[in-house]
Amino acid sequence: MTFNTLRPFVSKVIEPLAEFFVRYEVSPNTVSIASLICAFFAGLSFYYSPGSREFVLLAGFLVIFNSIFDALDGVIARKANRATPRGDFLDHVIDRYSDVFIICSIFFADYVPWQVGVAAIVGVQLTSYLGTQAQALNLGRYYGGIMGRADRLVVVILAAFGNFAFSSPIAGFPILGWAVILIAVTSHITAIQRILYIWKKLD
Ligand SMILES: O=P(O)(O)OC[C@H](O)CO
Repeated sequence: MTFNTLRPFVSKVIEPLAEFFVRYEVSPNTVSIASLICAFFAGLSFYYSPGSREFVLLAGFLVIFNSIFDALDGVIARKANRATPRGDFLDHVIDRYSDVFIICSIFFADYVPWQVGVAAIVGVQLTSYLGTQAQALNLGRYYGGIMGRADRLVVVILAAFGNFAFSSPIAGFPILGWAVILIAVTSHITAIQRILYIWKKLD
């Protein structure tokens, strides 16, 4: 169910945007930092959203911008011939902090018990760690599994808009709480899928 299959469609939107940034000589690192700023403010918006419903909508849009900038930085770097190991490293570090801002703010805001939130953020970080661990073992960067970063961003965006439209709990939790529960379960499944992939490849 990975949203990576949507990449060809996404690149149709990203390519012209990237051309625009390249034309104005915006550096890929600036775009990476813009994605981090969006994630930080998305986190703040989620955190304050229980007191003011509009914040959840704002958070949803900020996560969309985080995703767009995250998709753009690599494309800009390639198009402008500015791809560097440092830029790639910065991109991954920023993605990890962005995940922390977005996921932690939702459970800090009590959409779901903190224990579930901790399970989710651990699963998310483990998933990404195993992707880079595959690379460290010379197997290439691995993005497989049912809940990679693109998937969880789509889940969070849909849940933010769903929660804005319908904020009452459903079977004990608001929609955003259910999103974190879903991510908690599926990110650990993804981590196991990646462990098995690496294990088999090392045979
Ligand atoms: O390994 P994932 O699926 O968490 O994705 C990682 C990002 O796309 C790159 O930092």
